[in-house]
This record gives sequence, structure tokens and C-alpha cells, in this order.
Amino acid sequence: MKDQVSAAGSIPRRSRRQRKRSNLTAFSEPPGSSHYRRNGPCSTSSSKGVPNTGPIFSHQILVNGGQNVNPVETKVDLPNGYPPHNLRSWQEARMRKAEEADLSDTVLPDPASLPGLDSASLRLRKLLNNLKRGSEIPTDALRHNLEYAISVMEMNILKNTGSDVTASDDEMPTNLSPVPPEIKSWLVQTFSNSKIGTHSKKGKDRRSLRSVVHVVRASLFVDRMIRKSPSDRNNDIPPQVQMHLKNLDKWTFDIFELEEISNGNSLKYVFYQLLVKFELMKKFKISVSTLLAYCDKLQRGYNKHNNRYHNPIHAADVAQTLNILLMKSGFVNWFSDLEIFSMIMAAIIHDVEHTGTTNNFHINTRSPLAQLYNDKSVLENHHISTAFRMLNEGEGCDILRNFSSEDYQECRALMVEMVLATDMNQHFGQIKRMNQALKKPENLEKSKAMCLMIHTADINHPTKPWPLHYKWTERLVVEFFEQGDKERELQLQLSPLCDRNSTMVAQSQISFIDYVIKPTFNVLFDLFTKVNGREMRDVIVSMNQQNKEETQNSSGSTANDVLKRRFCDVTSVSSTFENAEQVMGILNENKDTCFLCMDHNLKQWTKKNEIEIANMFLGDDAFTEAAAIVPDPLPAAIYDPPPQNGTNKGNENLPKSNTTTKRTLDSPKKSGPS
Ligand SMILES: Nc1ncnc2c1ncn2[C@@H]1O[C@@H]2COP(=O)(O)O[C@H]2[C@H]1O
Ligand SMILES: [Zn+2]
Repeated sequence: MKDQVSAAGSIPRRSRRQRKRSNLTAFSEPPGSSHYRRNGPCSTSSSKGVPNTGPIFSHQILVNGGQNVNPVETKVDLPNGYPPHNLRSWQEARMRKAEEADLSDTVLPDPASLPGLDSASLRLRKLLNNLKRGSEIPTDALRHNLEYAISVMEMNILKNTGSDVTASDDEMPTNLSPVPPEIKSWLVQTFSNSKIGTHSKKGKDRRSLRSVVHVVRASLFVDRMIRKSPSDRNNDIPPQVQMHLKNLDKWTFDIFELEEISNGNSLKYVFYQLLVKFELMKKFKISVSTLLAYCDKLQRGYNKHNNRYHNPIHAADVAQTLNILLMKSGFVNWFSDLEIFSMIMAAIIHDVEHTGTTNNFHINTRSPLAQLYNDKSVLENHHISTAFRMLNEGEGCDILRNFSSEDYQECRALMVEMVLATDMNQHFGQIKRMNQALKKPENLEKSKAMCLMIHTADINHPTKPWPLHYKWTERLVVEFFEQGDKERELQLQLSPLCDRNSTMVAQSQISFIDYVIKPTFNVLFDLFTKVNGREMRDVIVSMNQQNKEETQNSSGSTANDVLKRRFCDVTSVSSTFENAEQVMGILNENKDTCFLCMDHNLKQWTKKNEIEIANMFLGDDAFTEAAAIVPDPLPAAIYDPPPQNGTNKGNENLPKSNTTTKRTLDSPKKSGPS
């Protein structure tokens, strides 16, 4: 019973009487309903473009799956009503058709497509007929056709088992069958760049950057990871804020509380604190007044549309999470100061002037921004462009003013790359490519690791303690529903998850965690583990050497060249990873906390999902009712992780930074909804 309901995904609200009269199956979407029309065959398929049931000789399949397909071979002549009553006559027709197959033909349909399946079966039939007749079959043709048939079968095995290995560049996971249609279409529309009914471009925009990494400076290693925040010596920060900022390196850091006690200035304090902590103000000669002026602009930009979710608190949260990822992975040692600065900047500015609506909304409403950016990563282009415009607007807010032109170019190129990679339609591709790169460490590109860290920080809240995650989700849902209201007003089709009358919030969160969050954090922790591990060490050292030699011979000043040089710029190289064990201890501790929270959150959503389903029949507002459930207590280990390898001990005894600040940060302006 539950399955039938959840398979419906999005359920129009009905009156109590209507609900009583209808049975559950009435909610399932028939072919031809809005889901099908909107999403094409993907939304109901167990694998890409291949529906589970029903006639499959549609034009769509041929267009979608049959690139370079000979039109004769694309016709799949299943008889009406197949199977079983006229199976024999159909097979006889196949026999005749098989005779027409040319075994020497080398241009064959995509083995993953239906025409491929058709062609392989005809070829096998023809081979068998020839064998039966004793006709000679050239060895080449025999081998070639058998190989083709095998590859067709293997592609079908992969499809049917939902394995994430495909011949195309499409990044969607293939095992979405348990996901309700509306949520499936949301996942497809939002997190992959595969447009329904079209092929994603292959090999598009692949940077030819050599992968690589700095070698760790061992003496700095753990020191940098557990460097104490200087807030306790900063008299210009209100004491309450200072106290709170002491927890900046904790997974359980409460950004909403900071927002409250800082009078709406969480973005400013987090930004400032991170720059001070990593000694970047000093390094890049950024004055406090310039930083404050820029922060004010950013905060105003974030508050322009009064968004419940995409506001300065979200930016502060992403920057704080990035800080944990840097600190707890040892990557803080792997990146140069400029790279760390670029990452913090990217996190801070990544959603500035967000309109509270999605890219698809911009595209569908043909908004000025969509026209300006030609429907490509509309918002992300706007964020990055706005952040640089604000820097250049004068009024003493250009924090990059004292950068050398090389540093400026490098920082800008990195920021652009990272912010564009927060476009969620890059998500599945990004995860897939990182997984592939991790199998071949020499292909690992440092900037891709940075992009993944920012992207992960951007979607971090399902891995935070329930009260935080729940607040974030509530805010996001409010924003989505407001978009839905606008769409209704404009008589547009409502985007997935945007219909306040039917969206199943808990179910969407379960799918989001299962299909988006878990794979993301898994690949991120894999990256951390691999780079810190012995396996990568040799690759890092040898590539570093190679890069060094290349640098000496290189010249040129394009942004790409600058990026290239960036990887080679290692002066003090030590290949000793003597603190590796300690680093891994810290890393694993945080990974445990992250997954503990995620599992706990999943459990809470599962409970709420049951209520949501019940509410569809009782007629109450699902989200509010579900919200009333008392959550399970958080596992104690989330707040008090058991020490591993004595890693936590060092926190108390670290050398203090000398950095001080002259200006007050405490401007009482309220800068965002909370
Ligand atoms: N809990 C969630 N459920 C659904 N979508 C989410 C959730 N958290 C983040 N997102 C989406 O992920 C996106 C990441 O980039 P943005 O911050 O621009 O906008 C975010 C939301 O659209
Ligand atoms: Zn964001």
C-alpha cells in the first residue's frame, strides 16, 4: 500500500470526501500524464531512455538511443500484442529479416540501444542459420559479430542491474527505479545536464590541465590543521561572537546561532575569521576596512531578494563547512595560500544576488539573466560576475587590489571555475568524473578537487545535526514553494518540489540524501583518504618533479597557463608524510560524525514520510504535521566524538597566531532573514 502511494510521488490535494472515495492506485500516473509529457521516457524507466513496459518501438527511442543508426535496422518490428499468441509468426518474420543482415557490416547501432539489441539478435540468427546450412563464415565476421552481440548483452546486464557504467557521458545513476516519478524528474532536471530526449555532449570542455598536487610540507602538517582560531584575542569582536567562533572548526557549529548573536552578520564574521585564521589578510595585504566594505556589499547583494534559503547565512554556512573540510582532511596543507583564499572567496560569494528561483525558472520565463547568459548556468554566472563587479565598483571595497596580476588572474580563474561548478546540473557528472580520476591518480586535477569541496560544502546540511538540517530544509522548501506560486501565477508548469499542495517533502529528502548526498560525501572522503594515503604519495612526488621541470621551460600568460603553473610551483618539497596517521585519525573521526548525522537525518525523514503519506488521506498539511514529530535524540557521538590517535588533544596546546585586528567588526546592521 505504501509503495503504491510513494510511487505516485506528487499527489494533488483532494477534499477529504474525494480522498475517502478514491483508492490508492488512483494516484499513480498513467502514461500521457504530466510526468510523462514533461520528462519523456526517462521518468518512468529503470534505465536511461528505456521504459519498463509497453510498446518500445517509439520514435523517441530511435532518436535518443540510435545515433548513426541505419534506418533499416532501427525498425523494431514487435507485433502488436507481443507476446505470446503470435510469437511464432513474429519469430518467423525475424528469421526472414535475419537473412537481410550483412555480417560484414561494421557500422552498427549503439550496443546500449534498442536498435543494437535488435541488430545483435538478427546477426546471431544469421550466424546460426549459416552454421546450420554449413555455409562458410569468414573468421573476421564471426568474431566481429560475436563480439558485438556480447557487448550488447553486457550493456543490457548493466542497465538491468542499475550499474553505473555506461557507454555514454550521461551521468545519471541508472538505479532510480524506487524513486517516485516527481522526485525522479526533479533529480534528472536538477542534478544532471542530460536534457530529456537529447544526448549530452561527449568530451565537451575537457580541460587539458595536467593533474596534480603539491607535496606536503611535513613540518606544517598537523600544526596547520589544528591551528587555533585567533578570536580569543580579538577585542573588536563582541565576546559572545568570539565565544561562538571558537567552534568554527566543529561539524556541529550552529550558524543560525551565530547569525542571531552577531545581529545578522554571520557572513562577515565567518569571512573575516577565516581570513585571519589562515593569515590571508596579512599575506594579501587586505585591510580590515576594505574587507568590511566588501562584506557590506555582499550582504546587501544576498539580501536583495529576501530569500529564505539563499541568503548570507547560507554563504556563511558554506564557508564554515569548507573550513572544516580543509582542516579535517589535511588538505589545508595541500593547497597554497592563494588557493585557500580563492576557495574561501568562492564559498562566500557563490550565491550572491540569488533570485530565489532556479535556473530552469529563469530559462522558462526567458528572464533577462537567462538571455544574458544564454541559458547556461544562469545564476552561477550571475553570482560570479556580481562578485567581481562589486569588487570593481570602487568605494574602497576591492579586496584584491594588492594582488599581483598573476595572483589576480589565478584567483579569478579558480573562483570562476569553482562557482560555475556549483551549478547542480553538473552534479552527477562531477561525481562520476572524480570517481574515475580517483582510480587513476595521475589524472586527478587539483582544481577539480577544489570544485568538489565547494560543491560538497554547498549541499552540506543533510550531514549536519538534525536541528540544523531541518531548519535548512524548511527554508529551502519555503523558497521552492514561492517559486511554485509564481509559476502558477504565470500559468507555467510547476517545477518539481515547488507545488505547495502536493510535494512530499520527506520523500524528496530521503531521495536527495540517498542519491545526491551520500555519493557526494563518499567520493569526497575517498579523495581525502587517497590523497593522504601511501598510494598517492609516489604519484604526487613524481608528478611534482615533472611539473617542476615543465615550469622551468614554460612561458605565456593566459589564465590557463597560470593555472598550469600553479601546480608546478612547489619550492620546499618534502615527501615525508610522517603525520599521516594523525591526519587519518582526524579525517576518520569527522567522516564518522558526518555519516552518523546523515543516517540519523534519514531516519527522521523516514518517520516523517510515513506521516506525510498518512496525511494525504487525513487532509492536513503534510509538512506542518510531519514537523510536529518529536525527533529521536541525536547520537551523543555527534557532539562528543571519541578521540582517535590522540588527535583532539593537540587542539588546546597550539601556538597562537600573532594576527590582530584594528577595526571593529561589529556593525549592528541586520542583514538577513533568520
Ligand atoms: N535538502 C535539499 N533538498 C533538495 N535540494 C537541495 C537541498 N539542499 C540543497 N539543495 C539544492 O542544492 C543546491 C545547491 O546549490 P544552491 O545552494 O544554489 O541551491 C541548492 C538547492 O537547490
Ligand atoms: Zn549555495
